[in-house]
Amino acid sequence: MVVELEAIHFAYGTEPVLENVSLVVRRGEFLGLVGPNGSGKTTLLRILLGLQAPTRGRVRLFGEDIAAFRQWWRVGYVPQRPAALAGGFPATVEEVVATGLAAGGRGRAGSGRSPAGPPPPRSPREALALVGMEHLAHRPIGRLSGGQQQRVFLARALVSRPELLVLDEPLEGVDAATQERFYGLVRRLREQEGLTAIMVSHDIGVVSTEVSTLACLNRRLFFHGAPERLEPGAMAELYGFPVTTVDHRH
Ligand SMILES: Nc1ncnc2c1ncn2[C@@H]1O[C@H](COP(=O)(O)OP(=O)(O)OP(=O)(O)O)[C@@H](O)[C@H]1O
Repeated sequence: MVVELEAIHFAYGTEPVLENVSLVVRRGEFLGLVGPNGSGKTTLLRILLGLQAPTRGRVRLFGEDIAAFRQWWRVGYVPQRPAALAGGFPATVEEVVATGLAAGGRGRAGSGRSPAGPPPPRSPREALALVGMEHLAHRPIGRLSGGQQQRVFLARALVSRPELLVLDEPLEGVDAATQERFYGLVRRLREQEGLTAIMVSHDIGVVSTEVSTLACLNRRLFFHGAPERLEPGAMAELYGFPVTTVDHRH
């Protein structure tokens, strides 16, 4: 089991944000996390990454309690709108991607204790090639478009060869061809490396054709299962208006 969330509750002050959310993600799974604005999606990702502690409940990563987990190289994270942080930043694309290696090093320090150490990392160039951005390696990150910056941050998350990729709306403002390329890359990494991916998205139609599992959140978990098992009425209940999910490929 890659991720295990057990009866997670979370509140900011007295405002409940997550109520009794239990969810498991298995190796090789591609989980799409959907729900209206403010439904707790980012909070749930932050809790499963140990960036925020739940008020109640239990989180395990790769079978280990999150408090004891140290192999952070196994996890790649692309936060929501990372591009907003890049404006005017003088580092080049390649330098930004290389900082993903430093993030992996966080886990590397403790990994000596574990029998299975980290695999050799990808070079920043290799990671950039995966997202089709190697030709811009020397460009200052602040001089890229928003969509291009998103792709650079995806490359940054891929350098440590993560086994779990956690993506918070990685396709916001990204054109259709690049979205197709992104889904192709995730498909390939799942097939070749057994990658597990969790992705927050607002594009329910597209996401339900691509993911293996869908989780619909609005403070509580309304649905969790294969996208084709989702009844159209369930989404209307979640969002308060009719939502169409298009032809399912799986
Ligand atoms: N730092 C914070 N302090 C107080 N309340 C917060 C904070 N961050 C988020 N919230 C509140 O927690 C709730 C859940 O926020 P969260 O960002 O998890 O939602 P989301 O589903 O990711 O939303 P979106 O789709 O808009 O990105 C919202 O009501 C939000 O206003």
